[in-house]
Amino acid sequence: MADVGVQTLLGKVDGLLARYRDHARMMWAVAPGWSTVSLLGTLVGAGALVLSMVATGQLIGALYEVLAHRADSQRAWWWFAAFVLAAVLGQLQQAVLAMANPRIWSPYRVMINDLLAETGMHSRSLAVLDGATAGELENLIKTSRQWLFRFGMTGIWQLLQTRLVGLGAVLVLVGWRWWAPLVVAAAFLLSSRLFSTWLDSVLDGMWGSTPPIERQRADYVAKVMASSGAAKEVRIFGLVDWLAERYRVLWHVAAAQFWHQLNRKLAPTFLGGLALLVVLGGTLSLLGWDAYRGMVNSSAVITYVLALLALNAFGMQGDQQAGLVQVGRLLNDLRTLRGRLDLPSLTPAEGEPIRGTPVPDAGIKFEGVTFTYPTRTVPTLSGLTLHVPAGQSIAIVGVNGAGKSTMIKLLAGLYQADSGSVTVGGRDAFADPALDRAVAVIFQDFIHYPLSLRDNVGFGALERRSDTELLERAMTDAAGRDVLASLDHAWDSVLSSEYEDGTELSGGQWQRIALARALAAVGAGAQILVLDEPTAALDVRAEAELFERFLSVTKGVTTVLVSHRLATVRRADRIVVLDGDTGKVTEDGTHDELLAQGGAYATMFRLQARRFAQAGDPDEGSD
Ligand SMILES: Nc1ncnc2c1ncn2[C@@H]1O[C@H](COP(=O)(O)OP(=O)(O)OP(=O)(O)O)[C@@H](O)[C@H]1O
Repeated sequence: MADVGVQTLLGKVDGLLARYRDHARMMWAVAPGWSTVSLLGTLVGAGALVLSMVATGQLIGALYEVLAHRADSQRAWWWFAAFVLAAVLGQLQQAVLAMANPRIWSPYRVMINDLLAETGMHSRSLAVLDGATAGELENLIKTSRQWLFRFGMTGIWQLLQTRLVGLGAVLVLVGWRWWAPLVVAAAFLLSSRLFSTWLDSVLDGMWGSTPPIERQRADYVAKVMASSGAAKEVRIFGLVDWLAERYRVLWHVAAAQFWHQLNRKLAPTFLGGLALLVVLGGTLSLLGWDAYRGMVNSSAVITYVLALLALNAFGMQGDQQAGLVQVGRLLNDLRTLRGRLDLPSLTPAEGEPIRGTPVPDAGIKFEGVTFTYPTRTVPTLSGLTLHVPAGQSIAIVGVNGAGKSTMIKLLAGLYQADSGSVTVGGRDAFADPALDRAVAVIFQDFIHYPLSLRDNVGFGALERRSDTELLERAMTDAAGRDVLASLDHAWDSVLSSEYEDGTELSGGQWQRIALARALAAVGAGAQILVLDEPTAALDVRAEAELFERFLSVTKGVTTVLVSHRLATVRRADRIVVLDGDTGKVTEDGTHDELLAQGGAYATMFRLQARRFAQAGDPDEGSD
């Protein structure tokens, strides 16, 4: 039994120390020099404070002796010099820490950011981000941006100094009664421990890995209320009051749970505080009694009182402690998450980035592919087989949810098929990193980066972002020259109205930029171009023209187009129809062949053509 108790205690101590260990390792990894300077400064600072404690008592005692004409002033001068020295050293140490702190927390934050990015992106499969992991990661990112975390990164020095001063105070008090500092320190420690346990549950409740669902929903509602993206709908549908009320309700439910939990755990903290008061009061009374009986002189009484109060160093340390707890929690959660994902605990994984190499034949083969999203039970694709020879342009059509985008994600190596194979030029599309950058895809929900036009287009060819000629060609081929011409700062224009001097673009203009991004990738060597409905915001004629142009500028490139606009896809060399239930190819041929077959494609095409004809667009109505 005793063994089990000792084991549990050791386990707890180890857990507690692990927090500091991780944190210390991290500091030394990112800023070894400044961490050493801070440590030395902290040791000097702690020594200075202990010296100042002793010097204060001795100086007052010596002055008292001088005034009572019982001694000359020499001793008082010595203690005065010691007091001044301690004050100067203390100031110096503050200056050193002020200089070192930003030089530690700044690279520390960068390192945390690297680790978080790697945790989310290390896997070739996006499946990692489909389940609960995405939420955990988002939580960690949020925590790492908080003030408390930033404060905790360097708060350790202040805390260490305080604790060292406490140790100094223990040594000073041993000269009076050896057990007294131990009892008082233990009382402070106990109350501190109870406080940090309570604090842990506060932080867990507020920012833990699984905050109450109402809290998550309240956060989401708050975000919708304040985001410029949602402002249009919120305004038009008059959602403001409803959202505000929803937030109030959700927040109250979440807060009620939270406070209930906190109040329950608050009692031990109060009891700990009470015990501390009794112990400290008793010890001070004993010191008074000893002084009254003449067992300690006046200098010693003052020094001991200061030392007893300095034992507070073992007690709760408010923000510093909270900050450190927060840092420890984040590192611990990050370590656990990375462990689960088979990543090295708190150091970025080694490994050279693998550069994609061109494939001799960029033909695509889906061979009996079955795929189920990790969060679903029913397969989205089951038994899909499709061969696309290099250089062919193919269009994929099918009802909503048939699995067109899923197919593209498999082709781009973002997910791994459950069975069957997806290959590009005979290489595994998921497993072969040499294929990276061989496939350029623009999805329907492509990103509007709130960055410069150069970045927005250049992200298609990262290493050649400064190659203006390449980017201009891509812009021209994407019919985006007028967008470029309309921007005040040309390639340096920031494409977001949320920035001063930034510009917001229309949906159609954004789509041209996304297309230019894909074309920049092709210009830089991508051999397969996939457009997953990125042109839906263009009018039918513009989309058809653009696709036509695409086919001519991407000659020799294997091109895959996903679109619901059949007037556009008819220009492709070949069209395949995916079945809505299984994601299998049900029709395959040229536009004319499929029309002649009279199947689902022919029906859809005639339906759309009739609608266009009714709308007075004879061009689109003709087949
Ligand atoms: N990340 C995901 N996790 C779980 N299910 C998903 C995910 N992405 C898509 N699905 C589901 O997979 C099915 C196929 O989706 P997919 O986006 O591939 O269809 P699509 O043919 O491109 O549809 P649309 O024409 O509407 O764009 C849908 O039922 C969709 O809900």
